[in-house]
Amino acid sequence: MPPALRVRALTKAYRSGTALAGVDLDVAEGEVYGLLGPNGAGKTTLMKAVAGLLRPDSGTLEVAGRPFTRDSLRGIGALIDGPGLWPRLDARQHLRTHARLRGVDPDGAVERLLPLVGLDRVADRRTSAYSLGMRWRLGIAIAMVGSPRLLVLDEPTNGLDPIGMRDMRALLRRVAESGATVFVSSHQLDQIARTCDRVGVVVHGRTRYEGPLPGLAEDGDLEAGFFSLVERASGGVR
Ligand SMILES: Nc1ncnc2c1ncn2[C@@H]1O[C@H](COP(=O)(O)OP(=O)(O)OP(=O)(O)O)[C@@H](O)[C@H]1O
Repeated sequence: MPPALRVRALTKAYRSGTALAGVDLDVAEGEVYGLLGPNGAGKTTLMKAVAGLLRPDSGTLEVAGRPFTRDSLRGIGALIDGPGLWPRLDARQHLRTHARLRGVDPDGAVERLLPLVGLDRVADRRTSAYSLGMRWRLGIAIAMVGSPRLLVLDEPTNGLDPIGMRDMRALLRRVAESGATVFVSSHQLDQIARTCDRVGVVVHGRTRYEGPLPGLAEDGDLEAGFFSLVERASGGVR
């Protein structure tokens, strides 16, 4: 089976400098894949490219074995830069609106997604009254309206308290169990460690490690392994 996402030699430069300097990675079908890297490593840039929000300068993207085109986006759901919500609308109204925009049955989307993200009991509450964790979960439900095969999530545990993080981890596992592939970025190593099947570590726009998370450890210490990888890739300069 081809990988859900294959990235080869992807590059992107902004006026300010190089964000991606030749990223390679393979996200297997059905897994939760964690994208790790220090601030400025290029994680968001890579996720934006996969979500069709920016065009890379060179390199290739393949989705489920096919070269990336606008059509690939039908199979991709993304949540980048946090959930964009209407404060006066409730969760149900959000899902119905997004379903209509995507040409999906609104009732079916509400029925399928509210329980998945654990918002069924607060579905009629305006989102202005939601906690950050609830907002993120609604954002994920919106990203899943079109039943994507690949869900791309940029830092979905940012700002969450421990309970919010636990709920998010459980949600990502449920999404994977429902048959989708999850490509999630974080700089919180412990969150990734508890959630992901495999990881990719990007530093200065290049992949420095890809594989099961334990392989990153140094003498059994994940954090030490991660730090020394980042230091080696940065030539001691950060
Ligand atoms: N729109 C932009 N215009 C100019 N430079 C940008 C833009 N977006 C990102 N960059 C630069 O590209 C590099 C990679 O940024 P990116 O946001 O992709 O990294 P990141 O790994 O997601 O970082 P963080 O963990 O801090 O969110 C950084 O040096 C950043 O300053």
